[in-house]
Amino acid sequence: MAFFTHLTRRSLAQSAAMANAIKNVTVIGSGLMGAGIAQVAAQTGHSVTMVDIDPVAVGKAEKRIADSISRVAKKKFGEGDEATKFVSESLSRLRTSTDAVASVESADLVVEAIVENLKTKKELFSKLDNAAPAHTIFASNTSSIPIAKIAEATNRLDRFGGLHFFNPVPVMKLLEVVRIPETSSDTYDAMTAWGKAMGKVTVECKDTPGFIVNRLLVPFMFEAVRMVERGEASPKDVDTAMKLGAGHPMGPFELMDYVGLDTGKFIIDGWHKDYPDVEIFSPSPLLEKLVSEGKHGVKSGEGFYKYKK
Ligand SMILES: CCCCCCCC(=O)CC(=O)SCCNC(=O)CCNC(=O)[C@H](O)C(C)(C)COP(=O)(O)OP(=O)(O)OC[C@H]1O[C@@H](n2cnc3c(N)ncnc32)[C@H](O)[C@@H]1OP(=O)(O)O
Ligand SMILES: NC(=O)C1=CN([C@@H]2O[C@H](COP(=O)(O)OP(=O)(O)OC[C@H]3O[C@@H](n4cnc5c(N)ncnc54)[C@H](O)[C@@H]3O)[C@@H](O)[C@H]2O)C=CC1
Repeated sequence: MAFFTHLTRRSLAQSAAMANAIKNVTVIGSGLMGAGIAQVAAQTGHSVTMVDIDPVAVGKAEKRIADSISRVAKKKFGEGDEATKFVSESLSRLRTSTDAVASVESADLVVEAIVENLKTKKELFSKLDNAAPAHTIFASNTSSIPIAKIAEATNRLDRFGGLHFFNPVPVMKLLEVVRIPETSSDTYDAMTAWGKAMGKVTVECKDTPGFIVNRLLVPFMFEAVRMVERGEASPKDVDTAMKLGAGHPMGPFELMDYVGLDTGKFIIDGWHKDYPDVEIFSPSPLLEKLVSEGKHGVKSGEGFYKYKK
């Protein structure tokens, strides 16, 4: 018992030390996910640089963060000085940039949240590997691409892993921490401790397709799409049924619109390429049509449903 207590104390102390070790965080990609990750990191006392190749995306992200952080502050502190202080202090920890390479020079952790494309992610990490300090941990927020395939672009496999957040990041409590065989224990522990410092509940995942949540969620979403394609139900009725009959906060079509149909298509195209015999991953004419028309869901104003811009 004394031995166990000693071990627990030691591992708690180690976790705290590791969480403290990650102070400077660079988030690459300022879309739906990157903005949320950067926001929560700034809210929890980290010094954050949020990067995007597209300056327009950075501007939109700043606006989304300002709106979201106000909601968080109101929920935590109500109206008044404390809420104002929380918002201004959080925002003062957040910088933006369009230069990824320059932004990792003093990073302890880089979290990549750019478009769901293996080649683009590898090109990015290859450049960052030469620019970041030796101690910097690299992590990808990919929904569906094997972490090992992305990590191949670097010479720091022991300091590479997956940190898979959920949308909307300021609200969703889960963080999947993904290790590849080469991820060192120190790296894994530091990623987990950082996740907890971000206020998240962490689960340990192997580098298997879709980790835990998406392995179950993506087939569910695509079965809903097939159901509509077969003419068995309308998107609205499927959504109503899953909300009222299964207690889901959003139906699958609302959730796909929320996540982004372009991202959904990237995921399913990648899995179809890797698993051509799995029928549920074959291309969906309905999704193809919507994406080709620029209907990417809430973020573009229309997907399965229409949204006010
Ligand atoms: C095609 C294949 C694609 C596969 C894709 C895989 C993608 C991935 O890799 C993994 C993913 O992220 S999957 C998506 C996971 N997310 C979900 O399942 C969200 C489901 N929806 C919800 O939980 C609520 O509708 C939700 C929380 C969103 C909104 O809740 P409500 O409907 O009740 O709306 P509100 O009343 O506005 O909000 C409820 C509370 O949350 C606060 N809030 C909402 N959005 C916020 C935001 N962006 N920032 C800060 N706070 C926010 C809001 O203030 C409110 O708080 P209370 O006042 O305490 O209720
Ligand atoms: N949308 C969602 O619900 C979730 C998405 N993810 C994953 O997170 C990642 C990002 O997804 P979203 O934020 O939804 O995408 P998004 O489309 O909203 O944003 C992606 C951003 O990356 C930027 N970008 C593209 N290439 C870049 C590069 N080389 N350097 C810097 N910035 C670059 C784009 O300009 C864009 O602003 C993807 O890997 C996705 O699978 C993970 C969890 C949930």
